[in-house]
Amino acid sequence: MSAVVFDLDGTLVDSAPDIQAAANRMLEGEGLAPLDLPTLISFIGNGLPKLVERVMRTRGIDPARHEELTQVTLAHYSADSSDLTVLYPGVRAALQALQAKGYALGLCTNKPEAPARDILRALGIEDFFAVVVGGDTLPVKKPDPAPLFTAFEALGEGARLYVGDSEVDAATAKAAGVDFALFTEGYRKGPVEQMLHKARFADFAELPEIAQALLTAG
Ligand SMILES: O=C(O)COP(=O)(O)O
Ligand SMILES: [Mg+2]
Repeated sequence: MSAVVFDLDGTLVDSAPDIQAAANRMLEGEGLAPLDLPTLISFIGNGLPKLVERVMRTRGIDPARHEELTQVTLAHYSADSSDLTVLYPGVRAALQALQAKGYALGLCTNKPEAPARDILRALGIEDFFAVVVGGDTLPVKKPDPAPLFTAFEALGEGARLYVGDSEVDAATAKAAGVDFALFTEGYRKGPVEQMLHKARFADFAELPEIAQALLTAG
């Protein structure tokens, strides 16, 4: 069975406003000024602990408090992970079309697994995914290829495609030796030309055909 694995933040869901809210609640607790959305988005991609580290550096907080403030931010985020989070247009229809083509679907995100599952459930797409690998599921995160391997291994033998939005995702696919399709409307940091990808799309309506072409190309 061929398999398609998806990234979450900036790929299936626009989740940055809830991540921003959690980070800003943490900052508010420290008596510090909030961060704007573009700044916060520039911190997404390497998991929540790294995001908190970047927030702390920006606001001059003692790095020795990283562990504590990561837990504080995660608690705020876990309490409210999907209030402001939405699916990108066409995501549900694309997942349905891929499933109808007989592809197994999985998720591989650097977001911690529990809030990732909460978001899938809240947005009603949990049942599409036979496997969910989060940023804390294994001891390593993307761009280490191990989380992506774990997701594909759970989906069985067959052609493989990873779909994501970021430089981290492109690097992970390269390290895993898996074809990569780039969603161009997420949280990437640089121009698409500087990211290794087999195909790219701005509209999820395009994805089923792109996936079929790549998965059957061998
Ligand atoms: O949590 C992050 O930093 C990024 O999450 P993603 O891997 O789903 O894009
Ligand atoms: Mg992403």
